[in-house]
Amino acid sequence: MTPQARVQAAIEILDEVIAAARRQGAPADRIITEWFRTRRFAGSKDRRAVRELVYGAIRACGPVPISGRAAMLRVAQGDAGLSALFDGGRHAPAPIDPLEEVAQGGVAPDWLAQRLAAGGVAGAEALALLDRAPLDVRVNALKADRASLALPESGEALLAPQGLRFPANTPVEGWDAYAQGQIEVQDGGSQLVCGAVEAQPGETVIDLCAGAGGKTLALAAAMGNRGRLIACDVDRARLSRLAPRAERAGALIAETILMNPNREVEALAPLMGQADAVLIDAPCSGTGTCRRNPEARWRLTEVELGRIAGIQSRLLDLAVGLLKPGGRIIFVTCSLLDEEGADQFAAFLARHRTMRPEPIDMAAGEKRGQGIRLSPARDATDGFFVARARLL
Ligand SMILES: C[S@@+](CC[C@H](N)C(=O)[O-])C[C@H]1O[C@@H](n2cnc3c(N)ncnc32)[C@H](O)[C@@H]1O
Repeated sequence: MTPQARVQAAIEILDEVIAAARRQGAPADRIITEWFRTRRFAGSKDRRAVRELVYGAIRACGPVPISGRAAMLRVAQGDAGLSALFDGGRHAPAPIDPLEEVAQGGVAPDWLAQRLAAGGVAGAEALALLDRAPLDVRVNALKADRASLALPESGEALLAPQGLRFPANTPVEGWDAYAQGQIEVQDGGSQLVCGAVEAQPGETVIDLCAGAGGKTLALAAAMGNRGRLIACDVDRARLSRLAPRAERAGALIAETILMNPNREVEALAPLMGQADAVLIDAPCSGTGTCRRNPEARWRLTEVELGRIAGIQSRLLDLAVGLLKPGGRIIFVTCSLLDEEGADQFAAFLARHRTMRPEPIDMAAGEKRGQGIRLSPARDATDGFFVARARLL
């Protein structure tokens, strides 16, 4: 593909990404993969270049752009080399009309940028949400140790005890250590919040929103494969991805429970009053993981945010019933919004006078309300809120 054709391809893909963001359709990653599946003429260099162009444009536009072309023009405004490719040639985008609309820049749609700013995420903190994330792995303590594991490349040791950082796109999933379950891909911040569970061998730990089990596997390692570890979710497809991962990681104690949304209590009934710890890695806006899914900020609406916050408070209330006396709840969101963090947790504590907040000993982050917030700018991790409370 010529450089011009790559820009035109990125514009077409962006049109699809924008349409999908408006109707809660497929994520950008899947749209890009699908686009190339039907265009076999594109080589790996083309794919990489087009991908860079698409993500560059997504990052550059705060609100949802009117079109892929308007989004690409936003990037071209500050890049003479890119604007020169709009030359109207074969497979190239049409020449730029000085009067045509250019998409608005910024960190997020205006309403969301304002909410973030109200929670102290502005300026450099907000811009860091749009950086490219590095690639972090967790050495699986069930099979290896960071200090002695030999890998094809030496990573940077993270604050998380088994964490290593590599440049984005390092092909770790092709490494023997990955195939053997000695390493897992997991953001350093995610590793730190797993540490806040302080899961111990022999305990009963419930991972209430386990998804594909990223945190479940870290908990199994912390528990040394001793005790009960129950991974729950309402999403069958995600939860079904846990079993093969657990097998590779040697996480023998992981059990799964698939729940019906709004009827979680039925599936969890046998576990009521049994748990030493319940991790709620709740569904959230994902504002803390914009580095990885920058178009997620185009999808979020105030109505959707309210709906998700409602699920979070329902899951917090539900988790109290699962605890044995002295048991703990660890509430986590990958969000930097207070309504999904400090304010959500404060409201929970106000509803449940039997739950006592307790400090978390964490190597990074900043106190926010009764919890800790990790941020891409300050901590070089994904953004997270984490808080812990114990049943009296
Ligand atoms: C942030 S993700 C979890 C990520 C996962 N813990 C990990 O570390 O990879 C939130 C999860 O909450 C799940 N979820 C949504 N509604 C839920 C509900 N009512 N009960 C339990 N899980 C729910 C979603 O399916 C999603 O997998």
